[in-house]
Amino acid sequence: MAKPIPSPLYEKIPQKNTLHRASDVTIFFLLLSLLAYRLLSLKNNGFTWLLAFLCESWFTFIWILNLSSKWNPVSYKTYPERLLQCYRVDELPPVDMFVTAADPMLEPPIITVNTVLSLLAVDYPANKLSCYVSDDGASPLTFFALLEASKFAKLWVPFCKKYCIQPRAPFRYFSRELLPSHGNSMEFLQEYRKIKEEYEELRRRIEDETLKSISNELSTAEFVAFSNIKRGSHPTIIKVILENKESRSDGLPHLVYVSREKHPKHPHHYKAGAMNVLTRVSGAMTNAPFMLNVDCDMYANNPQIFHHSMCLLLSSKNEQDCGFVQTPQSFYDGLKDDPFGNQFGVLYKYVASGIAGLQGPHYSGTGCFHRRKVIYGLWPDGRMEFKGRIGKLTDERLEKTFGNSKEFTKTAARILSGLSGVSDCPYDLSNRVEAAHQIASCSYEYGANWGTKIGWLYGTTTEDILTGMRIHARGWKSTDCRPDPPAFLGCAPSGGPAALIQQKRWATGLLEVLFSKNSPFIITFTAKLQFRQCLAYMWILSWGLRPIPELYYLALPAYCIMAGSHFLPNVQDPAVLIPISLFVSYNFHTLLEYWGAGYSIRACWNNLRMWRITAVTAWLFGFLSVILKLLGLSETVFEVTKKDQSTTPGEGSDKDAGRFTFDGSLIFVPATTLLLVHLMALVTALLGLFDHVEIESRIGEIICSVWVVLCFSPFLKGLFGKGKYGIPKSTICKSAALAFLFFACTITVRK
Ligand SMILES: O=c1ccn([C@@H]2O[C@H](COP(=O)(O)OP(=O)(O)O[C@H]3O[C@H](CO)[C@@H](O)[C@H](O)[C@H]3O)[C@@H](O)[C@H]2O)c(=O)[nH]1
Ligand SMILES: [Mn+2]
Repeated sequence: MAKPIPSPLYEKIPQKNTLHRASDVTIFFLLLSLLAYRLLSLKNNGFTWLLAFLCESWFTFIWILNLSSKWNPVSYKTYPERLLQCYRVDELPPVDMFVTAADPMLEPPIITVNTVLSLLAVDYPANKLSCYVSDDGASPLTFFALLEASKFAKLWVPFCKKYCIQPRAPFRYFSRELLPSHGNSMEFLQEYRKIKEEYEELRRRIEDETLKSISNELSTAEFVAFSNIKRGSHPTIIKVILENKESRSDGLPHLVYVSREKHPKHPHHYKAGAMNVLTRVSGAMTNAPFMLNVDCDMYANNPQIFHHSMCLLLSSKNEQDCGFVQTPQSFYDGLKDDPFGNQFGVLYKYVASGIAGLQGPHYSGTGCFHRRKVIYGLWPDGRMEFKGRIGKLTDERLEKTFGNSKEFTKTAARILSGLSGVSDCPYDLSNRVEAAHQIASCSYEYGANWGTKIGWLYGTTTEDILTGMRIHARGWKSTDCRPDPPAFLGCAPSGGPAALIQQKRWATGLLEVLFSKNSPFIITFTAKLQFRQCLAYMWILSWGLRPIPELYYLALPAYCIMAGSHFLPNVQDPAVLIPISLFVSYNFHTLLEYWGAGYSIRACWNNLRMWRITAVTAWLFGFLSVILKLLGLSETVFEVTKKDQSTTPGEGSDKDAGRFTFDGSLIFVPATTLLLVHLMALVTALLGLFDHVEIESRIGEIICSVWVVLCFSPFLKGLFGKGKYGIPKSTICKSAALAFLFFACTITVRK
């Protein structure tokens, strides 16, 4: 038994934020004043006034969500050194680790290999860990890479532990200058050089010789399963790559490769489907009570992360306070000044810390420790998501819920009744492969509750948000864990197309949740989602709706200039001070936030600008794809984000790395059109075409229009850029046609 806990394993520390609250509230009141002013003067003004009022009402609504989410920030401090005073090493609970990979072209196997190696080498007893890699690409390349990596792991893991090195993803470790630590003893240096060479050899084998060696190896016994298969149609492949047969704590964790069965007639539900298969396969094989899941590019950067999260999972007096532990998504090799606005440092510092003070952080799909029983649908009070309570689960009920594998339902029953592990320990993993095959088949879930009530939930491309929200809806809380150094680091998409495709998928998935029966407002009434947590979910789900008001509002200044109308008070009217102070204080507030999070002014500007660009490109397309889905015209798909392979030092510092890139996708059309419309408006204003009023009377609109052009400056550069840095001619033609149409319509209105 664990010893009594002498001092707490973690502390929850409220953070002071008086200044931020004051500035948030000031902006809120300015927004209200603006709305009041618009309402009072609605009669004397036309349609543009009403449109501005509607958009600003929406922005105020978003501000309320933002305000509520950020109001009570907390942080958690964990004390891993105390954990080992309370638990003997052999008392620490087992953890099953999941890595998902889908496409060896977009996700180079060397990246997955590094993630796996970093997990195998964490500071935690190896006999308590099992690593399961799901390969939705059914690629012999990925399997080959893992096989090679397992050989290298036999050198790498002992080396990491002997010299306490970090980070434990070799590509990161070897890309650093060798620090003069460990006294740089001869012994260390010799080992260092040898292992570095071995890693280089591994990388070469995986990157260069892959195709050649694979085709030779396909005939060997290990690879037979991969010959003549198609990616979207193949039987299950499960291979135990490493097995810690003697259950040695200083050995290597189990490593299992899983490629679930695919058939064109069976929906596979993308990542959520893969996670459910991993959950079942690991249930049948090792059945750890805790599960960690990471994306294939998210390596464990802090080898102590398991200790940190156990401080939270094991010590909560009340388990309900910690249904899962989420670490922030952070990224390696972040480009200088965050040109694509996707490092999210500021969101984590303010919004996520605030949500941590409510019911707890959203589940963000990676870097998260789950309790297996929570994933199996347990409520904190012992009820189940399906009819029944634990203790009264009949075999028939279990089969209806978890599917008809006796081996699996037995292990699920153990987990639900608080026992852990598989019953007949020590066990032989290879013996369990047969049962695992059955539960990884594509027809296994028919008639069971996977994806609807238990496991990772289906019906959205942001399965993380939906799954986490259903957990909160059962009354569980979640905890935020931010050790130093950061727990996991991944790779943020760079370039225009990859960054926007990711955002499009998010917007799509978030709207799918918003428009489903799991909409947060519904489950606040029908289940235990707390009201302010519901607002925090609305804050993120609203991303998908934002393009509509944003697009109108961004187009308004240009429309007003061309149509000779107004959406801002006249400069002589004292009320003009309201929008001016709003504009100034909002930008100043944002600047303070970025500055407080350690970002530069340039990064702040890049983010402000990228939010506008994302809204009218990616989010707009996300919105459209959900409309098409609701009309029954098309299905939404999970498009995998391309991961850059900067596995050799220095690649990230390319001077063009931060430049916006384009391709022929339609996603670039709306933003290009918007830019052209503004350029036209500014030209008409400057030349005084069709206009007999002085320029001063619409100076507000002109300034706004210039601001929009500045926000879309990557597109302005793109008009003249070459190659991938230029907007393709066809996109420019389509946009120009739309811009002229807009122009023609405005002119007609004017007449
Ligand atoms: O059919 C699929 C598609 C994707 N994946 C995996 O899902 C993960 C996330 O995919 P990625 O393309 O990297 O998407 P991101 O936008 O970077 O992912 C973020 O957003 C997703 C939801 O949209 C979450 O699932 C992720 O955890 C979160 O990091 C990767 O490991 C993929 O290999 C699969 O296993 N099967
Ligand atoms: Mn990713």
